[in-house]
Amino acid sequence: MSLLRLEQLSVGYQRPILSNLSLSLSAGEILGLGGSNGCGKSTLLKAISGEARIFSGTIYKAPTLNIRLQKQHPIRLANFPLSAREYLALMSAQIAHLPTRLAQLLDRRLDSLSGGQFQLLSIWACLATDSDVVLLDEPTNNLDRLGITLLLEMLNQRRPEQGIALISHDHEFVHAATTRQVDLSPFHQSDIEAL
Ligand SMILES: Nc1ncnc2c1ncn2[C@@H]1O[C@H](COP(=O)(O)OP(=O)(O)OP(=O)(O)O)[C@@H](O)[C@H]1O
Repeated sequence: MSLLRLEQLSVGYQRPILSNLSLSLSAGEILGLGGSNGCGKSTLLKAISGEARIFSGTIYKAPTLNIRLQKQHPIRLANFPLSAREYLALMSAQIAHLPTRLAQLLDRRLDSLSGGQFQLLSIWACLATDSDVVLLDEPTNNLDRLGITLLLEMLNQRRPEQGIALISHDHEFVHAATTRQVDLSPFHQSDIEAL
């Protein structure tokens, strides 16, 4: 079942960054979005989640579709007395099957976690919800090998109705994590800006 269908989509900011892109995301799949630096991978995720501009084309999705976006650099409030447990509750994420490595952190303050610990926790906060679509921008940021193994386990625990699209420059991870890959470089609007 297709959760999202993009048809002839052109997206960007003041001007289009990606043009004439058509693709779909189905339940159960993990789609890897690749392409050169600056070609518009993050912009596409932002457009799907409503943060970048759609110039033309259509995003077909159910009106009730629940989309979660994990940004490339998720914001974490410093000096704010919020525990990991409270953060997951605020994000409506369940803690029933939380991996042990994360369960140990539940009563720690969010601002005392390492970058990798916070990265895994915030990805869990996207996945372990009633979200239909999860968009992950560079989910391996800050993760060591053990962290990447845990991330792969978390992705494999996804609900069968969920569809995931992710961006990563870690080819080994992309190969292990995704069920399909799409190169966005050919849809970049200007060859001058892509590196
Ligand atoms: N908020 C913004 N306003 C205007 N232009 C932006 C904005 N954010 C990004 N851009 C530009 O859009 C282009 C695509 O950026 P984007 O972050 O989508 O690329 P990317 O493919 O994800 O790159 P990378 O692989 O380096 O993370 C770049 O030229 C970038 O400078």
